[in-house]
Amino acid sequence: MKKIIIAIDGFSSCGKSTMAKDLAKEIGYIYIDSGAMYRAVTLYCLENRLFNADGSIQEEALRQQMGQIQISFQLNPETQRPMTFLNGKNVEERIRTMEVSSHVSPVAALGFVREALVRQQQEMGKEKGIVMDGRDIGTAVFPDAELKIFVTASAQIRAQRRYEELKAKGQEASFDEILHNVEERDRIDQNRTVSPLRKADDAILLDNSEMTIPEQKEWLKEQFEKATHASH
Ligand SMILES: Nc1ncnc2c1ncn2[C@@H]1O[C@H](COP(=O)(O)OP(=O)(O)OP(=O)(O)O)[C@@H](O)[C@H]1O
Ligand SMILES: Nc1ccn([C@@H]2O[C@H](COP(=O)(O)O)[C@@H](O)[C@H]2O)c(=O)n1
Repeated sequence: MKKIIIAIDGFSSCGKSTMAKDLAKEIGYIYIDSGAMYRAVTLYCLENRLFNADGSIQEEALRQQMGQIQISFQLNPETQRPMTFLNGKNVEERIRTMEVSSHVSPVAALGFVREALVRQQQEMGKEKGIVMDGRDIGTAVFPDAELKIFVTASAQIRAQRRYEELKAKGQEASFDEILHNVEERDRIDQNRTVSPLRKADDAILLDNSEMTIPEQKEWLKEQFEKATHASH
């Protein structure tokens, strides 16, 4: 069967990567978490002191160093989940911290950062057979994707899900801090000049506030089957 491109966009922490990963595994597609790439660049900035004391970014220094930032993915052989590597180091855990979450959206608003990462994402999808999740996949990275989904859920529900995830991992977390971070990232992502977060006109909207993980997985599989039938 001819392979397609599946673009899953939406608000932060709404379950995009959970559903994208599950579907990719089931249908034998590559899964790419584009947010992990923006997080890896942010971690690089934190580790290389490219944030000023007031939280602003040393843009010129980052622009010059972009060529030195190599991001790649490898499957964890035990979990079969993708792990993110930054310049050869496994940073999967570190890019998920609140410190990275609270610095990532301003980094992702920089045009030269987006240009570099979008180029790599398009290269990853050139053979199709890919599920990619993010904020601009259906609008900017793959505007011709055969299947586009836009996911949302209430901010309270999204923060609660993230809070429970961090608690289960044994990480210190405050519900209010997570809620603030989710809302703040949505605000910056929707209002930036370059590729702001928005639903593509031809994307299917999914509000999964009242859905379980198995229900949304089933729903996405149905959309995939419809899209693959339609493209033959
Ligand atoms: N329908 C659901 N019901 C309950 N919990 C869910 C549901 N979907 C996902 N989750 C949980 O919500 C949390 C956030 O999910 P996930 O990481 O997939 O979101 P995301 O949209 O990819 O987030 P981000 O934008 O930060 O990358 C995870 O702990 C996940 O297990
Ligand atoms: N295509 C994308 C993906 C992500 N971002 C930015 O990165 C942040 C982290 O992404 P998560 O999916 O891990 O939450 C996100 O808040 C965006 O600022 C992006 O701009 N474009």
